[in-house]
Amino acid sequence: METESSETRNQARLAILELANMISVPMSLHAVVRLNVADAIWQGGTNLPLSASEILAAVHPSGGDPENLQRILRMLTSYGVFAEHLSADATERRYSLTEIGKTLVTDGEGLSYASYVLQHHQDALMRAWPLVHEAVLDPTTEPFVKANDEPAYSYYGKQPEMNDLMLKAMSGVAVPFMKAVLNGYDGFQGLERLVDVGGSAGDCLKMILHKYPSILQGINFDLPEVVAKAPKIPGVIHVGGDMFKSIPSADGIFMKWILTTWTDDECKLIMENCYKALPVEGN
Ligand SMILES: C[S@@+](CC[C@H](N)C(=O)[O-])C[C@H]1O[C@@H](n2cnc3c(N)ncnc32)[C@H](O)[C@@H]1O
Repeated sequence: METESSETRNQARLAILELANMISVPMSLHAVVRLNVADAIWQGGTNLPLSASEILAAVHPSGGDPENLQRILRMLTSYGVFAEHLSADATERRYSLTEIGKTLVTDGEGLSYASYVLQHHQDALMRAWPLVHEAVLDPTTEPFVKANDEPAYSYYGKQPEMNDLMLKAMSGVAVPFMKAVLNGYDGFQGLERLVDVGGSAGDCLKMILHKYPSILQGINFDLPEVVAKAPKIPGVIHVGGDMFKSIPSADGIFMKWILTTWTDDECKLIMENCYKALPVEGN
């Protein structure tokens, strides 16, 4: 039996304190995204270590509190987002971006992982998180609905700002992800008509068609309010609809980051609609 003062118990107490305060990590990340710190440090690729005062002067020339910014930067340094550079006399701290921090830098197409961070901390979701325990006690209404009176996607659809943020968040993470998929997967060969179910802005199809010009038509299928905002992409048509009702027919179906959101029964319904959309024997 372990004693109260054993090292294991002490480590456990420290661990539970860290878990209890874990919200400070994503909220600090949210803060640096709101302040656009990554672009200020990156400065077109220099990534020169800057002090909190220098970063503040770049992101908010009218002033602010560099000490508070430094606290946030130090917190995120301990989670690998920034690298801290201490002056020789240990009086000044400067910060550059690590590989993790660089994911927040806006690229030539205006994309980064920053929108994903913001999307995950939007007010509507933040209202739902404290209700997660109720999903156990009363699973008939999900926490998001309890907090916001309607399901997430219909809520986003009615809020143009949230809809735009969702599109941008998905584009920011989908493009680098798809590059890796396309480097290692060749299952799109031989297809002529490919539908992307829940394809958001159509980035994935755009990249697939670029690598496989033999695909004659890409169908970007998503909710009507989402495809209404999707940009024109050569070879791709945007189709609005509901995957729980039907999915446009094609000889290949692609789905990324869709099934993770739904219950097993809902996933079954989506998969049944996929099956009906394919030219398989018996259809
Ligand atoms: C997590 S995002 C994934 C976006 C994209 N596949 C990607 O990986 O970047 C989920 C997508 O599913 C779409 N979606 C949600 N409900 C849908 C429905 N009932 N029918 C069609 N699309 C839906 C959302 O609008 C959103 O674009």
